[in-house]
Amino acid sequence: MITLRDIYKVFQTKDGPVRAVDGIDLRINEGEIFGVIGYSGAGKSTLIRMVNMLERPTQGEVTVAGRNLSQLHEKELRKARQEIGMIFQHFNLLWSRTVRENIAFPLEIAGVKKPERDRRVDELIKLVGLAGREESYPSQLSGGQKQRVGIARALANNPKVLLCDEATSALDPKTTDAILDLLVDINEKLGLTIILITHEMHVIRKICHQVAVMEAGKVVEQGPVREVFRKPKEAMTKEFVKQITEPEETADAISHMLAESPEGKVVQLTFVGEETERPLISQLIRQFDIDVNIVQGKITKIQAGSYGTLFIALDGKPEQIEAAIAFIRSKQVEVEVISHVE
Ligand SMILES: Nc1ncnc2c1ncn2[C@@H]1O[C@H](COP(=O)(O)OP(=O)(O)OP(=O)(O)O)[C@@H](O)[C@H]1O
Repeated sequence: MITLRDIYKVFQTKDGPVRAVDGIDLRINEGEIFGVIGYSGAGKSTLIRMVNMLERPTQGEVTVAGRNLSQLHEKELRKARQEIGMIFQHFNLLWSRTVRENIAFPLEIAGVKKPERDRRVDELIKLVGLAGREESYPSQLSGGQKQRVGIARALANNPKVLLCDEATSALDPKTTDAILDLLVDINEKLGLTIILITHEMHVIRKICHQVAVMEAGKVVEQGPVREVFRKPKEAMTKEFVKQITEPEETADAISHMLAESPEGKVVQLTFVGEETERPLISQLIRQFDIDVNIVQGKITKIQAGSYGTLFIALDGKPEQIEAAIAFIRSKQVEVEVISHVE
């Protein structure tokens, strides 16, 4: 559906060239929710803005629905962009227009006649859950409602792709969840392909099928969310996964355990899907002559099922501990022995 091939973007600044995107290849399948995560300055905005050519790549090709956008002239590009909707962190609404008029705006530009425009706007208002607020102005809406207007406006011309540029970063956690639910809903109802950029792993966890991790203009790791959560390879990815698995108190509790029992071991177990439902710990205690202390545990929902992490401290004879760890590994659970806390 979308391919980015060998994409570079170099900005010339008075301090010299800035390589915002430094050689990226990505393939995004139709109907997928594809997340790009990275810290500020990683190049995420620049990357997503190249998908609709708001930013032209210095080098490389962008293909959307079989059309190579890098070769199009302004006029053809304007037409191609109707297939790609976009929403923004700060909504970018027209403040002097009502909700209805904001949503109708892209339809006016596309030359859609008034009766058809009205019908379409009614449909969109229903889809995003804004019934009753049609005549309000953006200043009279909450952040979540403003983003609903942004989403309705982005969908007005029936795009195949929706780009979300930090679309929930200005919202509180509850409103963020409601907007993410809406994105999943339209992804499923309309078969829309969604690319989103974010610095919050929670957003990736909740709705994405695939994730790419960006650092200094490059994609350092990518794959299905489930796999990346199960086995993050790069340090940057591990840091992001930690955002949702490990509250700060865990580090203290682990340090304490390590200090208390130098012979024992603290291990982090990672479960995905059905594995989260098996009674692993009770089997462990029954089969091995060890003590098991639970330090911290959490099960969360991801797009593709459940994902759980559990920190446990094992105490006993070294050979019993080793055997217990081998037993856990044989159950398809990821095991990491923690020897120090960062
Ligand atoms: N128009 C521009 N001119 C010069 N440099 C730019 C321009 N746009 C972005 N950059 C630089 O490119 C790099 C990547 O920026 P970008 O905004 O894509 O990152 P980001 O991951 O989206 O971060 P943020 O979330 O803070 O926007 C940064 O070093 C930034 O300063």
